[in-house]
Amino acid sequence: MKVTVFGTGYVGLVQAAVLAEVGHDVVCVDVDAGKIERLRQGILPIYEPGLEALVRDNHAAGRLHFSTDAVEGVRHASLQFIAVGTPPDEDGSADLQYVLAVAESVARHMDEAKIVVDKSTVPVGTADRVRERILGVLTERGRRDLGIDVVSNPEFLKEGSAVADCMRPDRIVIGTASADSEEVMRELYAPFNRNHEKIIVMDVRSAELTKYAANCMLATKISFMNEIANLAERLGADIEMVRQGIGSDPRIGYHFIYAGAGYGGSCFPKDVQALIRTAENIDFDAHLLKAVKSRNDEQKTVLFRKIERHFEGDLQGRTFALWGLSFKPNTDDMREAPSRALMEALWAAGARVQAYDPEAMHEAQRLYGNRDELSLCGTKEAALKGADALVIVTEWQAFKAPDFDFIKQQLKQPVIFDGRNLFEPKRVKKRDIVYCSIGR
Ligand SMILES: NC(=O)c1ccc[n+]([C@@H]2O[C@H](COP(=O)([O-])OP(=O)(O)OC[C@H]3O[C@@H](n4cnc5c(N)ncnc54)[C@H](O)[C@@H]3O)[C@@H](O)[C@H]2O)c1
Ligand SMILES: O=c1ccn([C@@H]2O[C@H](COP(=O)(O)OP(=O)(O)O[C@H]3O[C@H](CO)[C@@H](O)[C@H](O)[C@H]3O)[C@@H](O)[C@H]2O)c(=O)[nH]1
Repeated sequence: MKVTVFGTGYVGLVQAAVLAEVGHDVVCVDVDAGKIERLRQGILPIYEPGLEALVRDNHAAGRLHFSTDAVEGVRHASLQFIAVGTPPDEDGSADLQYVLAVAESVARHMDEAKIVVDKSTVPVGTADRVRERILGVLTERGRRDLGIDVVSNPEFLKEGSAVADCMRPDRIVIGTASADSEEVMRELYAPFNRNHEKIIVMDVRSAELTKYAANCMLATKISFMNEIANLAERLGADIEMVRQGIGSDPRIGYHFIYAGAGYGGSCFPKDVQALIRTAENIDFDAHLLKAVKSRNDEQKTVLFRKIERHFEGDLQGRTFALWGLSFKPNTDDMREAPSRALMEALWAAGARVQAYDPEAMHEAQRLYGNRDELSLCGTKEAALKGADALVIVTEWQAFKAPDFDFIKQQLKQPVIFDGRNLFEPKRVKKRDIVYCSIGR
């Protein structure tokens, strides 16, 4: 089938590549000309395991095309995917300007019926707004005769495993009232729906809300565990034991109950905030979601407060080795990363940071390249040299079994602050290293 995808970010590019891989003919449109030119040369804007080969092979096979030309994109297919960003507006609600700009382009250039599929994460009611915008332009053009349907098809991929998540989705949510659109979407996703039925068809508003509900539920689990971790460390209990103790109940489960330095990334913080805003707009006080957010805002300061306490408030002129800059492993994304809140707090207190991350060094350079208080180091070992302590913020595999004796040798003081509970406390303490982790 022919498909056009607007937006070549984490969602658009991965979805387009995966659709091309199963044989669909996909055109990707982006307003960022540099990105499109690099994609044509096989240079990817993001790091995502497996994506480079998928893009290169499908581009070479002629199933995946890149363009800045909206006209070409609109003409290419009757299925038009919107996968552009929906960043937080000043008041925290989702900014729909990019989504509506795509709607406008489709309406300006269409000359046959279209199904517009909203894959971006958007507030309930957005499909109606997209439809209204398109109908407005069609009216101006005197083309109200052209058929239009707006489908909601939220994306649930996780960064770091985006290709695998799209290749083997655990569900495909389709929001539509149109039997024809449903059939087209079923045909599109049939290659991903062979093992068992994964397609869940519902009304558009429920589909839009499903996306926010999923992210808010996951964020709630994390904030809940962080709250219990705070209690555990004040009560002399160990959150890791508590986690195992509750995870063994299948009604709770082991997933997404790791306490840590707080959740980051481009989705949870913005989507929890956006749903709080949606609630406010209809005069509903979303107490629980507000608590989830404020627990997380506080959790992002926990590592800094532990460091401050250990050094009795004297951080001026000290140097900290920092392992992990990305908001989670297997990505170079630093949006809302707990590492950023920590570095900024350390700098404000007069400290320096020597940081290492397996993938996010370019991103850190882009964000903080002008800061003298930051040295970006080529290896995790180099980051340790002469530092007052080691701080671990991201749970990369490469950090999980370090040479503790080497760490001790390199640091001025044998202290590790671990925001992801990577080690068994007694193993670290056995080496006479002070070990401060979360909730233990
Ligand atoms: N990143 C994730 O893990 C993830 C997962 C599920 C859902 N989502 C949601 O999907 C949406 C996209 O997220 P993302 O992380 O891929 O965003 P992104 O910022 O990585 O990419 C968005 C892309 O859209 C392009 N764009 C903007 N306006 C455009 C236009 N008018 N025409 C064509 N291209 C345009 C931008 O140049 C950019 O390349 C968001 O709503 C997000 O919440 C993201
Ligand atoms: O037990 C846990 C699990 C995760 N995290 C943190 O939570 C954040 C988000 O992690 P994750 O959900 O794995 O990353 P995302 O790529 O942001 O994916 C989320 O956001 C996407 C965008 O909406 C959705 O599509 C995904 O389903 C949803 O998991 C990261 O900072 C993690 O360190 C924890 O602190 N404890």
